[in-house]
Amino acid sequence: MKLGMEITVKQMYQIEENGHQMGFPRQLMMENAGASMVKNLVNQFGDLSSKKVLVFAGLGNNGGDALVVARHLAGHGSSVSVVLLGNPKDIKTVECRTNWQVLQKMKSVSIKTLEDASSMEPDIIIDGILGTGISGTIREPHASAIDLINHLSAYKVAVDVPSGLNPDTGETANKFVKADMTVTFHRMKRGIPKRIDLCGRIFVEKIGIPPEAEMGVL
Ligand SMILES: NC(=O)C1=CN([C@@H]2O[C@H](COP(=O)(O)OP(=O)(O)OC[C@H]3O[C@@H](n4cnc5c(N)ncnc54)[C@H](O)[C@@H]3O)[C@@H](O)[C@H]2O)[C@@H](O)CC1
Ligand SMILES: [K+]
Repeated sequence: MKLGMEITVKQMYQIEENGHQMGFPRQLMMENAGASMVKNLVNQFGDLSSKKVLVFAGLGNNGGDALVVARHLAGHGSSVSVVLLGNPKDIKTVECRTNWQVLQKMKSVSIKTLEDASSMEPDIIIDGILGTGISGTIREPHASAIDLINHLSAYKVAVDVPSGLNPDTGETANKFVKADMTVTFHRMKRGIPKRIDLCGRIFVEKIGIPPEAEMGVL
């Protein structure tokens, strides 16, 4: 067990796949990721029941994590709004879709358009737009969502990595989120410590992946 080692995105996907093959499903990795983020928010803010939270979710598993956070925050009594950055039918993964379907049944979480969000005044923003699956120039509506996050004054929390930051190199795309806190999962990705100016307070959270999933990878 190589403690404290920083890993690459490629290694993360290999570890994730090994864990999944061992029978620890991605869905549970996602649930643990979202729950660990909320634990850090409770540590940061104490009582979350008076907080207005605006969640931005992409259509991949970074977005899926953010949808888990939305559900948990509703349980804490926060006033939660979710902006999905695309049409639900275009959601890319079963893990993200599963969490979207649960939110559809929850009156305690309100679904907003990017338009609605531009006139909101949240206390906390969750950036679940892009994670390790980022590639190339940021397309719409993700680019406008990143601009809006940077424009709004709230406490900004990045899921796994600030959207627009390359987790391997620390390079930024044409648009990138400047976060106050970043909660990254399983292990530190190499590019994150290079940009603490964009990540803010960084927390690395284990999400239950068996250490044996790293064999042959690290
Ligand atoms: N690897 C792991 O073990 C785990 C990963 N999890 C989460 O999964 C994330 C990775 O999920 P994915 O692989 O689905 O990838 P992402 O969710 O990071 O991104 C993929 C989505 O972003 C879009 N996208 C990519 N580049 C874009 C661009 N330039 N402009 C606009 N859209 C763009 C893709 O079309 C796709 O919809 C991680 O960052 C983490 O948050 C967690 O669920 C926990 C487990
Ligand atoms: K993110």
